[in-house]
Amino acid sequence: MTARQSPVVTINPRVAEFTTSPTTEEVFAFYALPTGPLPPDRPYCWSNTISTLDGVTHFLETEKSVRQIGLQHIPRLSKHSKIDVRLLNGSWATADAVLITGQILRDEDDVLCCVNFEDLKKHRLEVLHKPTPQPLQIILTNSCNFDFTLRIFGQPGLDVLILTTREGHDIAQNKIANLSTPVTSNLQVLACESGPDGGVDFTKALKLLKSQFNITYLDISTGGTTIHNLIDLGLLDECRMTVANQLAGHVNTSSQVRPHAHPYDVKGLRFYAPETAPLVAWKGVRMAGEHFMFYRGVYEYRHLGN
Ligand SMILES: NC(=O)c1ccc[n+]([C@@H]2O[C@H](COP(=O)([O-])OP(=O)(O)OC[C@H]3O[C@@H](n4cnc5c(N)ncnc54)[C@H](O)[C@@H]3O)[C@@H](O)[C@H]2O)c1
Ligand SMILES: Nc1nc(=O)c(N)c(NC[C@H](O)[C@H](O)[C@H](O)COP(=O)(O)O)[nH]1
Repeated sequence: MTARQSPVVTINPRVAEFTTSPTTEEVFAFYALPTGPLPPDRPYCWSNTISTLDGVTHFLETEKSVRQIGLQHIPRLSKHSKIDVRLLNGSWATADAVLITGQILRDEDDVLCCVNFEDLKKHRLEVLHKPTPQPLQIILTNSCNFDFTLRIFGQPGLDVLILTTREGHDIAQNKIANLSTPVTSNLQVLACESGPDGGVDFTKALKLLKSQFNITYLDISTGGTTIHNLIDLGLLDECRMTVANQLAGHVNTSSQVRPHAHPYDVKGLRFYAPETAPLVAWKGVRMAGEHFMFYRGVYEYRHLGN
């Protein structure tokens, strides 16, 4: 029996530095879509994370966004934090959908995963031939415990999908029916089967996203919990990681544990043996100034028994 061929990621050049804002060509050279056969029954999935050098993904202080992780509050580094934002938009421009979570809506109240650069949007529509100017915004949630007046729900023309369990679907419908300010984004709620932990069954949900919503490329802009759940199931193809060189520490000023790109204290996550630990092969690296590194790698799974 021959092994199934995998998608191939080739970045040209493999190693480089951005000394000025990356051109359209430089952005899409770094985020070139894979060639070769894609997974037949689910989207091709990459994670998209910015973290401190010590892996923290949100300070959880007063600011309800991750802009301080991206060093956006430090004027002398603004040139390089703008490169981070441009690359982030470039990654979203190549995606059919972007997945975030209910937890993100609770911790980043103005989150919106939309492409805000005209050249990147043009490339999305005219070169990649995507049917919509913006990727579908998918919110993964159990409880639907967030405010339906948040920015993401007030964007006329933007497609938003709540991906939830049957129970979550009923909660969402009930909340939507009782809103005093109606949602103006194009909102749908999809009820999926639950997995053993009671949450959305990822394998089935990804199949639905491909078959019913035509999602070929999915950007997973979630926190580490969801990313590692997907790794455990072997469903994540790529790791896209921006490291902004600062050290945050494990907890915030109220001793609350900060979210981490690689959480080790989340119930249900797997531990690996040296023989089966997933590997990541870096396919491309970029630097911007002395504080930003951008990595793109592919997962090599060894725990799936194939
Ligand atoms: N820096 C970054 O790049 C970045 C990216 C994303 C999130 N964040 C931050 O990270 C934090 C969130 O990270 P995290 O690791 O706690 O979690 P996460 O983003 O993976 O979200 C966990 C939540 O997702 C939902 N969820 C997960 N699996 C589910 C399933 N199977 N079915 C239904 N719902 C499910 C639930 O609401 C759960 O509470 C937030 O503070 C956010 O602002 C940072
Ligand atoms: N800076 C940054 N680099 C990343 O690699 C990444 N994944 C995020 N993710 C955070 C979050 O998704 C975005 O910061 C907001 O969605 C942007 O929203 P604004 O354009 O600022 O309104 N942020």
